[in-house]
Amino acid sequence: MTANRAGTGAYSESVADDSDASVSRIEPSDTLSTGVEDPVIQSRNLDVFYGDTQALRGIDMDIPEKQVTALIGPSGCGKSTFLRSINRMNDLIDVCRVEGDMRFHGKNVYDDDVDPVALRRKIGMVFQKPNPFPKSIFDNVAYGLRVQGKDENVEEKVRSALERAAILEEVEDQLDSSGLDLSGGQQQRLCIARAIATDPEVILMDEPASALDPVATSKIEDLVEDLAAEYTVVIVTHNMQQAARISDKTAVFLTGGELAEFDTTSKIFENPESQRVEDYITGKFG
Ligand SMILES: Nc1ncnc2c1ncn2[C@@H]1O[C@H](COP(=O)(O)OP(=O)(O)OP(=O)(O)O)[C@@H](O)[C@H]1O
Repeated sequence: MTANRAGTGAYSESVADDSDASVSRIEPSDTLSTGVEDPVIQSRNLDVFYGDTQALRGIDMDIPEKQVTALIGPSGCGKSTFLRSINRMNDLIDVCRVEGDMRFHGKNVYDDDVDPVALRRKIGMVFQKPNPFPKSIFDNVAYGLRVQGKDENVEEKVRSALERAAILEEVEDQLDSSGLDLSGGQQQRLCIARAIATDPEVILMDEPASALDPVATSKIEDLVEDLAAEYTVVIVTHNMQQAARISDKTAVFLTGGELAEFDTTSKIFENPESQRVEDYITGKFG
């Protein structure tokens, strides 16, 4: 099945509608023995190709609800590819092809009846480089609400999102100023506010702090930990200390696009099963 076909229909309507109880739930028997009891996202035998090059090989992973899952590994091992497969951002890359399952609440997001736009409302994304719209701070956050027709009590929703993204206090008096006038760290928290304003269930973050200074990075790290009280967070990071500080589960990908190990973060960093993971964690390669 290809990842780049245009999505049609609802994602599926059943999954996009919070109130619908008909969404197929994950059967306990279909969970992996990784201690994840209530997975929101499950990949099964997931292969991803760019043209003839295979970027991910047979990835099986269960991502737990309302925890932080970190994806780590050397450059080019497929971390971002995996992240983008979760909400079908890879569809935007013509040469990309996905095989296997990526399930959200038990439903394969690559099924024909899944609408990627609706999927991305449930599974939002924050990128490496802060990318606010050239609009006011207020409009950056209100934009998604208006597009989705959620325009009742917009002011309250915008303030609430800014507060949950730990930036309200800093921008309260300048909501009409351009989002582009903020510092890099503030812009990234604004982008996080924009991502959470429309109430996704899952937030994907692709190295959200790698372009920031240490103080701004520390604020983002605190925020990521706080967000996990309400959202399922999956974060790609190059920074192993960051993964160790903020995540509950860690997936270690290794060169060639394999998932070498997936476990609680303490187990991965203190007592990994495989020698290759230990070598990577201790800086012997990568
Ligand atoms: N748009 C693309 N077209 C072709 N190949 C790609 C594309 N994006 C990624 N790849 C290839 O897929 C493999 C995995 O890339 P990916 O960006 O997922 O790795 P990564 O672990 O996130 O790397 P990094 O840590 O350097 O960001 C690499 O070999 C990369 O060159």
